[in-house]
Amino acid sequence: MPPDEVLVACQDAALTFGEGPQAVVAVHGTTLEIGTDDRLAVVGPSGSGKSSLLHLLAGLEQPTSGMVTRSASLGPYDIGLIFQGDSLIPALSVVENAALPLVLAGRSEREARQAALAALDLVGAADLADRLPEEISGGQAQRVAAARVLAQAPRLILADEPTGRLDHATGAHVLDALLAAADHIGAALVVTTHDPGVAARLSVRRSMHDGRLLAPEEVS
Ligand SMILES: Nc1ncnc2c1ncn2[C@@H]1O[C@H](COP(=O)(O)OP(=O)(O)OP(=O)(O)O)[C@@H](O)[C@H]1O
Repeated sequence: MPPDEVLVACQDAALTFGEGPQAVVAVHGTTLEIGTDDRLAVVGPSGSGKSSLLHLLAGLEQPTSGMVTRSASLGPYDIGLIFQGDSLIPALSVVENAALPLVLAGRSEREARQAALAALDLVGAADLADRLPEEISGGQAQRVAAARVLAQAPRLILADEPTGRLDHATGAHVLDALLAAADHIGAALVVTTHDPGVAARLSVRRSMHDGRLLAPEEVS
């Protein structure tokens, strides 16, 4: 695999919700490539279109105009999504939560558990493996949500406000864990955030305002 393969490309991709006078342009025509080594922060205020852009990249939404293309080499489990306020299943332990997508994908429970434990270790949450979600903090829950995605060893991680509900120090720890884990498994990482301090930890930062993704140098 070439080191600089483009995993997802947007060509003038736009996303509009609704029609006529009620229409909301969540994303104006956006051209963007995400390569295998990319570490991109999309930073902007609430309602600026960050989640919508992430949904386009993930294929959860189809562009209303323009195109979003994904590399043919990307398999069904190669995109890992961490949603806003990602919630864990209360009745399952931390390790069972982290292993669940692999079990659902047909891996043996033993194999899934091993991968989940390795992923929890990557985000510094291995010691929480046997706790229930109600027995861990919000920051720890975000780490577990990250581990659940990392256990799949995706090639592209799309994280929507992974630090949104956390205080600054906890958010920084979660993000550091995510960056280290992305390095470890060799995944590209796109993070949306409203916090410029969080964005500053990623190598490329692009601002989003009113559905428009600004060029990297336009970050203030
Ligand atoms: N399913 C939907 N139907 C209609 N409008 C929507 C829908 N999803 C988003 N929007 C609108 O699109 C715009 C962009 O929303 P989006 O959620 O992408 O912003 P955001 O930057 O991620 O905000 P936040 O940080 O609050 O999550 C907003 O005006 C929002 O109200």
